[in-house]
Amino acid sequence: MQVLDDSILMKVIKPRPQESFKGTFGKILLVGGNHQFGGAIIMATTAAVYSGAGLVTVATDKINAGPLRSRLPEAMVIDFDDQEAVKNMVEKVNTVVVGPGLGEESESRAVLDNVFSHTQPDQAVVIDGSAITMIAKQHIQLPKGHLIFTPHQMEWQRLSGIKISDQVEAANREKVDQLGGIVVLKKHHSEIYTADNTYQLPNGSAAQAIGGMGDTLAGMVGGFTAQFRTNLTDAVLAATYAHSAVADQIAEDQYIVLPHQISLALPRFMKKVAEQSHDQQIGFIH
Ligand SMILES: NC(=O)C1=CN([C@@H]2O[C@H](COP(=O)(O)OP(=O)(O)OC[C@H]3O[C@@H](n4cnc5c(N)ncnc54)[C@H](O)[C@@H]3O)[C@@H](O)[C@H]2O)[C@@H](O)CC1
Ligand SMILES: Nc1ncnc2c1ncn2[C@@H]1O[C@H](COP(=O)(O)OP(=O)(O)O)[C@@H](O)[C@H]1O
Ligand SMILES: [Mg+2]
Repeated sequence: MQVLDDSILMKVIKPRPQESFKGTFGKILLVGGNHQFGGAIIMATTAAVYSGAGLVTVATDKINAGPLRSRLPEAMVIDFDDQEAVKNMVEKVNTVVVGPGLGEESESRAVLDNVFSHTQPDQAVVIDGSAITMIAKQHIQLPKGHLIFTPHQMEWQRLSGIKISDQVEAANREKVDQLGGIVVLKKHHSEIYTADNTYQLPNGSAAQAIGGMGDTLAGMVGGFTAQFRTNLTDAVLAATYAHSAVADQIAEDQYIVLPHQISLALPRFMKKVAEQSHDQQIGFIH
């Protein structure tokens, strides 16, 4: 298992080209947030917007539309029960994130089925939270696309059949290879299983153990994959590393880190990384 370090950030986060517009930085659709878990999709969407995705759309329960628009006017909102609107948007974007706060009701299942039947082979599809649980419990076929699963240990137990106490690298690897795609197994020092390697986070802390922290990660993975499209695996690794690196900075003087604080800190964090990456490129040594 290879321990990640901050070189993954500089590899991925570069100064933005000036000859550009919002479309240059990717389109993303996030799907989730039922009547009970609106906060989850708001946090995921906040992370996608603040990590720099060019155009961000959310498909969610009608009840979340007002709160979402008033907290995050940058995001466009559609009703997740409007099958035609969701289909059209799924087909248009670089990345789909599905699952944060989606729930496991029949309505949630119908939304998931609609999304899964319209993803495209060249898209990144981030599968989180309730979407993972529904796939596991309701035996749903996986969609087309470059799949990125972001389970916590219990979601991974449901999906892989491996008990939390038995989730060692060799057992996990076998299941990841069967599944296809990237698996970010979230825990203290999360593990990232890619096609050819396994990585571990050296950073992150218990200050992050708070509801919404994983929803925020899903939004960041979405934002990074939509925007940094040269190498999908590196984009996932950089998002996961950055999520905990930002949390560690905030935790220097806070007992806990609120998920949305990570999102708010991202633009400054990414600016610093991009400057270092530029200095390194032109051979400037600090
Ligand atoms: N504000 C909101 O709207 C929130 C909504 N959420 C959404 O709620 C839905 C259900 O997700 P939950 O994860 O809460 O519920 P789950 O039932 O999927 O998982 C929680 C269960 O897993 C166990 N568990 C074991 N190891 C764990 C680990 N390493 N991390 C987390 N749990 C572990 C817990 O003890 C608990 O029994 C998801 O769609 C999620 O996105 C949550 O993100 C919490 C915040
Ligand atoms: N003790 C811990 N140390 C490091 N990271 C943690 C710790 N507890 C939780 N996290 C991180 O917080 C996130 C929790 O994800 P998840 O359980 O899906 O949250 P939610 O669904 O509530 O948003 C993961 O990224 C996980 O690695
Ligand atoms: Mg979660």
